[in-house]
Amino acid sequence: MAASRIIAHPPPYSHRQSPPSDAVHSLSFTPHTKRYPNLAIRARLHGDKEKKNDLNHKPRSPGIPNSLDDVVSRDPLALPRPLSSAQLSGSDSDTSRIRVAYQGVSGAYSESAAQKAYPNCEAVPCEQFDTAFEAVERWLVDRAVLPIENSLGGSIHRNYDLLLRHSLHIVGEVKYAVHHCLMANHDVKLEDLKRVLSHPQALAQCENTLTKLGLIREAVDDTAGAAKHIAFHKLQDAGAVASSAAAEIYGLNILAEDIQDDSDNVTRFLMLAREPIIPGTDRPFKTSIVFSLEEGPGILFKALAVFALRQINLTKIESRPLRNQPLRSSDDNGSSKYFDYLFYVDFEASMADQSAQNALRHLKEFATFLRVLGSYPVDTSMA
Ligand SMILES: O=C(O)C(=O)C[C@]1(C(=O)O)C=C[C@@H](O)C=C1
Repeated sequence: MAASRIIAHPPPYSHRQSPPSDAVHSLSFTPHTKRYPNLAIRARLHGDKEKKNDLNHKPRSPGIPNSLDDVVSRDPLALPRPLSSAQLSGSDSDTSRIRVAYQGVSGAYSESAAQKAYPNCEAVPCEQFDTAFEAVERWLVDRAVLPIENSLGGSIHRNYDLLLRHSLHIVGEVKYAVHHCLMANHDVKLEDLKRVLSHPQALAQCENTLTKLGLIREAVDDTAGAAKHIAFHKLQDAGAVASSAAAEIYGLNILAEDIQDDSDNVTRFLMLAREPIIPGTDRPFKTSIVFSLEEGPGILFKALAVFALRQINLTKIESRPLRNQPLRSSDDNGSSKYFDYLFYVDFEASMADQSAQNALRHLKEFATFLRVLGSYPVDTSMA
């Protein structure tokens, strides 16, 4: 029988709740207009009085100014800069507002999703998805809100891989309706455009419109970053696919609205934390797991049957290559090759339900690896 390895939820409120003494648990944004004349606000890790002044200023959210005048003559650099891996150090002690990491720059859909998930939070921009994971793990922020799938573009594979590589827990989900705009600098017309910049997911979601317009697609890290780039470099032949909020922040003109292939374009984001939440039964819950299986006929069928037998509905299944086990030969003469896979499954039950516990106990009997990524309330806001 296959060896079974289970990584269960650590108990809620474990010793890990207190930050280690050398840990950093916040990140803030401080005006530095004197030292950096071009950078009115600059992301920086610190623990001093400047922070208080900054908070008293009460911006709408970091990077989103109170008024357009605050955008320092629409200088796109006058906004918080995303946290990079190299900046993951420093110290600060203010925990008055929940800090939520997202990938991208101000005006990204992920920032809006973070605000929807945690109203009044301090949304903290991060350059990459990995940085957001690391920022939570290293107590720089309290949570991360990251996209996992889109109704038109499909899964965001990178985040599936990172969920396994990191030890964070899924504590919630939030669905966000994405309305894409095509935008450019003010003197640029639709017929002047030769290329369009955006996040690959956003470009994929607008495939039909962009094909009709005959525009060359250029992939960048996030939608708002594309808008910022176009504004900063005053590009005359390029547009960006981004949110109307990004157009406003970076002073761009909207040439076309709602350009996604389907008006119902929803991205599902995961809310991630260092500790799991206690699963409940008082409202609809969902559980996300990842497992791997031995090779063999009908083995995936058998794995999925543990849920079907107990009337547990699956809402998502995703397979990803098991990277540390490269391509190998399936038989002695090496005539055929196969890959090992990880299976990510979301099912509609709480880990507090006996049937969910039984299903996982059953799966554990033959899975070579099983980890519960989180058991969390279903976002029914867009059901
Ligand atoms: O680029 C952004 O604005 C993001 O928030 C990222 C992202 C994604 O990764 O899917 C989020 C929502 C949209 O589906 C398009 C892009």
